Order: sequence, then C-alpha cells, then structure tokens
Amino acid sequence: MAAEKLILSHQSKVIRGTVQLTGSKSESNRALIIRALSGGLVTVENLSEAADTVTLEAALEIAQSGNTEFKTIDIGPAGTAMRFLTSYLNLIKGNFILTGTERMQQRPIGILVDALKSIGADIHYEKKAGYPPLKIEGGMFQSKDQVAIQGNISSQYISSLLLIASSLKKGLTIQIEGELTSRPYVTMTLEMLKEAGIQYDFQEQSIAIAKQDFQPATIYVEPDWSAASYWYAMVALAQEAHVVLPGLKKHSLQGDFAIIDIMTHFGVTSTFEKDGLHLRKSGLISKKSLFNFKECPDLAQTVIVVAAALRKDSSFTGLETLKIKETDRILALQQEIGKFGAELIADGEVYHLKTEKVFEPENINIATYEDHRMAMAFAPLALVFNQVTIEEPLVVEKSYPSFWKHLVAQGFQIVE
Ligand SMILES: O=C(O)C1=C[C@@H](OP(=O)(O)O)[C@@H](O)[C@H](O)C1
Ligand SMILES: C=C(OP(=O)(O)O)C(=O)O
Repeated sequence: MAAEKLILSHQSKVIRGTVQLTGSKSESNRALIIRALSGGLVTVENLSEAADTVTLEAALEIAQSGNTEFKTIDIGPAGTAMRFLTSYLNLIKGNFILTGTERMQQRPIGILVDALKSIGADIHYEKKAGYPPLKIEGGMFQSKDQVAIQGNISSQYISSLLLIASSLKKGLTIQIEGELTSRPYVTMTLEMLKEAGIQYDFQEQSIAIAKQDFQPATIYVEPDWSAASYWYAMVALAQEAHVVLPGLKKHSLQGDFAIIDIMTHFGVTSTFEKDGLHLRKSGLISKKSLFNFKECPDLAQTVIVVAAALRKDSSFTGLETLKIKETDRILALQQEIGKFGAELIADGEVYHLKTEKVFEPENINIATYEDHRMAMAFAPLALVFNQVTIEEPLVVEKSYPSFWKHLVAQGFQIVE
C-alpha cells in the first residue's frame, strides 16, 4: 500500500458481512505488563495485532534481556506503552532511556513521574521537564506505600501505577485527586489484575493493593470495541447494512462498549447472537442531542463525524483530554469536518456541532495528523460522498492494521 494517500469509494453503499476484529489494544497492553510481572505464571491469548502492542512486547523483551548498560527503548506513538513502561522499568535492574515519536515528546508525563519519584523512583528528563524522553534507573528502592496523583489528565498514569503496585515491596495505596477521567480504563486494569490473582480495594478516590503474588491464569483478550466503533459508523452511514462482529462480549471490560448505546441514537441496533454481535441499520435517528465522552474519549471522533454526515446538530462534553492524544483531536476534527461544511464550536467545556452548511463534495481530502482514529473515523464518509481521499493511511496500524483490508472485503474500492 502506498504510504502517502489512498482514494476510497463504495459503489453500492450497501454493506453486508462479517468482520473479525483484532484484540483490544488496551487489554493487550495491560496483559503484556501483567505477564511480564508474573514471571511466566500468566499467559495471554488473542493479543492484538496493533502496532502499539507489538512495540510494547518488543520493548519488554529488551527491558528483560539482562545486563545493566543503558538501553534505549523507543515506543513510537504508543501512549499506553510509554505510560506503563514509565512505572514498570523502575522494577527492572538496568538503566533505560524511554522515548517515542516527536508527538510523544509533547504528551505530558510529569504527573506520573512525580508520583513515582515520591515513592523512590530515580527518573530524569532527557529534554524538556515533564515530557519524554525519560532516563530511568531501575531497581527502585521503595520509600513509601502511599501516593497521590491527579486524575483528570490521563487515566493511564493511574493504570500504570496499579499494574506495578502488587510487585512493590510495600504494596501501594493510590489517592486519586480531583475528578477521574476515562474511569473504565482504570476498572479494566483492576479487573485484569484480579483475573491474574491480584486483590484490590477501591473506595471512592483511593485504591489499595497489597504486596502479593500473581497466580497462574490465562488472560483472553476480547476484540477491540474502539475498532468496532468504525463499523457502527459504516452501518449508520450506509444505505443498507448488516454487519456481524464475532467475539465481542455483552459484559466487556472496555468502556468503548458505550458505542452500543450511543449508536442507537444514530440509527444502529445491536443484538448479541450466537455468531457474534449483529449491527443493523434501523435508520431511526433520536432527538437526543447531548453526548458525553469523558468515559469513552476514543469514540469522540467516530461519533462526531457520523453526526456531521447525518446532519444531526448535537453537543458534546468530556472532550478535554482529546488535546493531548495522538494529535490535538479537537483541532483536527474542526479542520476536517469543516471540509464538508460542518462546524464544531467551543462554548466552555461544551462543543456544539452545527450542520446547517453541510454539503456533499464529490471528493474530499482528509488529513490524518499522525492519528489512526482520524483515518478510521473519516473513512466511513465514502458511504455518503462519492470519493474520500485519506492522507497517510498507514496510521491505522497503531491499533487496527487490517482496517483497509477489511474495508475492501466489504465492498469498498481503494485506489492508491
Ligand atoms: O488505558 C488505556 O488503555 C487508554 C486510556 C485512554 O487514555 P486517557 O486515560 O489518557 O484518556 C484512551 O484514550 C487510550 O486510547 C487508551
Ligand atoms: C489515545 C490513544 O492511544 P494512546 O494514548 O495509547 O497513544 C488511542 O488509541 O486513541
């Protein structure tokens, strides 16, 4: 596949088929850390094909490969890998430089580094204070069993501490200060630790995990609900559609499961059947016009693009953390939906989508800002417009490498 752009179209605008999604990137990356800390007691099945997961697996191998010389670990654009390794590497004997892409070097990590330093970690900034790259001297001597951490910037900092807590000599009690954003990702971490035999006590703003051993377990990674969201978008935008997604569970650990409910308002019904989750187009668009993404930030782009294309004026909250993800996702969305006349207007913490000027261009050129979710959220527009050009299509590899192949299997035409 050419790296620069691809031109996407769909003649019939009808989609009927089965799509086997890869494993959840979030579950996989937690499972890899748990497996590494368990010393082989925990095994993992159905790991994600996501580049972020492949990168983390390779990084863990480097980290564990003996000797104390400086090792450089480059995790590219993988946010969870950066955050989880920032804690994990303190437990390994050795000296590490932990770095990532240019964008990763703009994504804040100071809150987590401060928390780790307050319990004895030896971490320094290689460039700008508060941001990767980090210099970590492993083999930490734990000074305290309590840590306070701000909850409203990224839940990944808290998950990172939780993952190592039971392996620390004194265990760890984490006091979450202020609001907790992306809460389902924290409960996912706790539930996965529990699957591996780790007990926890979660009371309001505090989570306590005593020093304890992992137990033999097999963690089975569920398919990725964030990836499923793009199929919901396609069902919502197609003229007719019926898509089956095997392996997704009725009781998921992934907060992006919320797409089921959200998409009922955009004309998509979901039923769990023997062979998987069936998405069908009902075409019934509800009057609900306020959606909150605080617990499911990765769904924001999918839903906002669908709402714009369906000309459903809506308002959105819980978008604060979008600015520090793969790109400033608010800005990226504003620019790209503007290309077909939609506007996303900030009013304090509420964003209003205005669609009165939406038009149907013959061809629309979408920039992706090194953000997999920009590419995948805008691709379904090929079911509404004649042609959609996606720049830098390989960004999808971060979480869903088979995305374009799956689109072709469902009748999309791709010209590179
Ligand atoms: O823990 C995780 O696996 C994730 C947590 C979320 O990040 P924030 O907690 O920074 O919102 C989410 O956006 C990201 O894609 C994956
Ligand atoms: C924000 C994301 O990932 P990360 O923070 O792990 O880079 C994402 O996958 O949308």
